[in-house]
Amino acid sequence: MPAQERKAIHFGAGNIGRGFIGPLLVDSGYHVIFADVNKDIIQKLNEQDSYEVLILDEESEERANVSDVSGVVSTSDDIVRAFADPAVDLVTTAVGPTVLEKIAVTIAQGLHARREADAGALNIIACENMINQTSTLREHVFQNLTDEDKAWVEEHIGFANCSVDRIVPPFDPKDGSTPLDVGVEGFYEWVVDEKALQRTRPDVKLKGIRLTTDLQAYIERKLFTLNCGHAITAYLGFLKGHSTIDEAIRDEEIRETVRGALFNEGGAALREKHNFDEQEYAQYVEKTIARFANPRLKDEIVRVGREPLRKLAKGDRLLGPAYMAREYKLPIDNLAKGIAAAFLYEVSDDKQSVDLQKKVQEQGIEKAIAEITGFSEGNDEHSKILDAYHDLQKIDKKQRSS
Ligand SMILES: NC(=O)c1ccc[n+]([C@@H]2O[C@H](COP(=O)([O-])OP(=O)(O)OC[C@H]3O[C@@H](n4cnc5c(N)ncnc54)[C@H](O)[C@@H]3O)[C@@H](O)[C@H]2O)c1
Ligand SMILES: O=P(O)(O)OC[C@@H](O)[C@@H](O)[C@H](O)[C@H](O)CO
Repeated sequence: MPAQERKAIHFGAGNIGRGFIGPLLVDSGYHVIFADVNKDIIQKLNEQDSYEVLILDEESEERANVSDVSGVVSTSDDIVRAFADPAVDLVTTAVGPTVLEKIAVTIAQGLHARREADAGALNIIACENMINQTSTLREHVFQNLTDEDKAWVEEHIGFANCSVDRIVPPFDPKDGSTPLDVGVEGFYEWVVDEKALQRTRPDVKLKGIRLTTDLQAYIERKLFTLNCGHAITAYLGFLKGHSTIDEAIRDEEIRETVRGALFNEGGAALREKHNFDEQEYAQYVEKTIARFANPRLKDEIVRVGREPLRKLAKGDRLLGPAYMAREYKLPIDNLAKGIAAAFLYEVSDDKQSVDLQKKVQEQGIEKAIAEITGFSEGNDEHSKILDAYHDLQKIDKKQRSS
């Protein structure tokens, strides 16, 4: 490794880490240190010189070799030492929103070590599917810092929110592949809040990154369109017995529900709020649906539907657009169907699905909808979701008995 090389620490050597953020950082001249709890992945990252990223677009045989990476176990002292290295000037994460609280403890220890070593400023960007994910991480980090560390971190560390978009499904290694190889779609978009970076290192110029002063528009467009449509496809697809997203989106009924939710409901609200051009937004929706239909991704419904309680949180991909649509007095019928389908998502090895089903059983569906969505029993939005739930229950029963 050249002595002057810039280094980045990336938490989470999973799909998006190895398939998106890691390769972009390497392309931009960074040596990437992956930090993960999974010791096998870390061992392989240190044993192998490189791994491959395969572009899974129709008619694409493209593949990229990713080298100049290494790994540390995120629970070992190595990660704290890495933070104290002045060559490290960027920390990114892709571990899942629910894990941010855990890695915040390690990041706080790392920042303390960095302050003691006088190793200078750095930026932190959490690349999780969530609005204000890096601000959330910052709050958790601050809960683990002393007052002196807090003052130093305020001055030296930039915490920038972002929007991150590339579909990276779990990869099924074929002959000749290694467990580190990963398959991704060609499309990607990474948009970062420029204002939050300026305080520390203005030189975050990465290939493939877009800096913006209007992140809210990008993140809401992405989460309330792509992730909203993805979730509805997964939950309705699950009920109709599909196992992959491309299969589910080819089902006309599901596709039209998704298109209606995205274009006429949440999307119409987004256009009102952010002044998006109607034609450009329509193209964005169609491109999104075409991305779901990519048969080479074979993205599993259980990956996209994972953690339904997180996806049903207020401000997330389902209720976020529903509330926004109501604010602009727009319909929510298709969104209500997607939300209702989430309440029927029953996957035994998904803890949040099990907890959700338990809540529905214990409280009854009426109360569960009211508590989770915040729409009171008897009001219009609540009734729409409840009616859709009862309609979908019939499909579900039919599908199960067939
Ligand atoms: N896969 C996608 O299409 C995609 C696209 C955009 C954004 N995202 C977001 O990226 C994040 C990661 O998603 P993914 O699909 O890569 O998941 P993944 O499960 O493939 O990867 C997560 C990685 O985090 C590691 N991890 C878990 N707990 C950890 C801890 N305490 N410390 C360090 N590492 C830990 C896991 O071992 C795993 O390697 C999520 O927030 C997701 O919403 C995913
Ligand atoms: O990662 P989640 O669980 O928040 O959402 C599942 C998918 O919708 C998501 O991972 C998409 O593939 C991704 O957001 C595409 O950019």
